[in-house]
Amino acid sequence: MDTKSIIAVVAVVVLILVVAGIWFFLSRRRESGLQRTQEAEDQEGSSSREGRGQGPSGREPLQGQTEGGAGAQGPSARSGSAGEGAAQPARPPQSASAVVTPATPASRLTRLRARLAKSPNPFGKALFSILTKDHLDESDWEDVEDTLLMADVGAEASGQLVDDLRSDARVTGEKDPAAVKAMLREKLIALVDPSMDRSLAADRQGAAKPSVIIMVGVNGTGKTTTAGKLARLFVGAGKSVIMAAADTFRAAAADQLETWGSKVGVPVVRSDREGADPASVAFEASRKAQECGADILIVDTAGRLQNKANLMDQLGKIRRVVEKNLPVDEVLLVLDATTGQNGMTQARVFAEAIGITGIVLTKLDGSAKGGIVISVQRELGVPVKLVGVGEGPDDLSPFNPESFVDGILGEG
Ligand SMILES: Nc1nc2c(ncn2[C@@H]2O[C@H](COP(=O)(O)OP(=O)(O)OP(=O)(O)O)[C@@H](O)[C@H]2O)c(=O)[nH]1
Repeated sequence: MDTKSIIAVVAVVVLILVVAGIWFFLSRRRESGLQRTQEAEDQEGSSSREGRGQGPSGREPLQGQTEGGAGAQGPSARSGSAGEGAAQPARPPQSASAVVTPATPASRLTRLRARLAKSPNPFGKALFSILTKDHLDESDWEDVEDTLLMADVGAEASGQLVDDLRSDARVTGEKDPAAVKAMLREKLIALVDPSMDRSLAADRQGAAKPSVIIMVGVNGTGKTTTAGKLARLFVGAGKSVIMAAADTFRAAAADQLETWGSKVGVPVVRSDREGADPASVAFEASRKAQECGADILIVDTAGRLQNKANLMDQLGKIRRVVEKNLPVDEVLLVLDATTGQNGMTQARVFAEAIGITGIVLTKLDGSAKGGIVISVQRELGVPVKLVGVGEGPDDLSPFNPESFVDGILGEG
């Protein structure tokens, strides 16, 4: 090959290399651009989901969200594993700026009425439509009683209300729907019993500090969710709160509580060991709460135990060890309103096991069985203090008989 041919071949090879180099460079740039766009979209998606107020939902951990708030005043030290109990103190919330201001009690009551009015077939509405008929015959009265029983008002209270209605001239005489509604409202409020003290011990004047609340109830009723929502209520009222993950039966339960803690800006004492002694976590938390002068300690417990004796032992032990440091002034039984009479059986077991001072009725948003408020209070002699009306952080409302009855009569 002569020199000219060699130069031509070399030139072609160099040209090919240059073109390939440019092509490679451009394609890398396009790829990294696409990746950045995807990341930006992901980030935007997750912050807009948060912006729409989707709270921690059940078992979905919301890792990596911005967190923090009032609880940052509380304990933040993290000690090592504590021997048998292996309680891992308080993972502190991260930043104080991201916790959204919680809804006020008044707006929670408005939400309660609206949610109840929108729930499927509130029994108050059904009663009203029967009672405003022109002539009520025996089958209508049977319908009234069936409506009450299906709403879990309970046999005794249903019988009493039917007798009452049958002797009320506003129902049996000339009918004015407004008068019938007013009468129904009045009788339902009386059944719900407005005279019961529904305040939380922690909110009363001269409350112990730290004030201890133990959450009990069967698994899945909403204990952990309610603990988080309740912490948020207290934080909104300017109180410092600590939570204890004494549900060590399921490792994810502690993660779930920690997620709530981050969301509402409250530190959580937990153990990283599944099956650790829950009483030891509760003890460690009560010591921490005392040490740092927190206003309130909320202890979340397990509801899934092999048998009743086991449950009694565990709850009794949690209570006893906490009481070595602090008096327990509130035990809240969390009941799922959609479980009806099963819920009542559970309620009796827990009342016997640990003694309860109040009831939190959850999932009232998805239930036509609001009558359980009446039957559970009669059965246990303790008031419904709070109700859950959704999965969001502000979907917990103080229980108010008037708002409840207005909700089930459809006045949202
Ligand atoms: N619709 C509705 N859902 C709720 C309410 N309260 C709790 N939930 C949901 O109920 C499910 C169970 O709640 P958890 O808080 O995990 O129940 P738990 O009693 O702690 O359950 P364990 O940890 O298994 O003992 C979750 O998906 C919650 O979001 C409520 O008031 N309304």
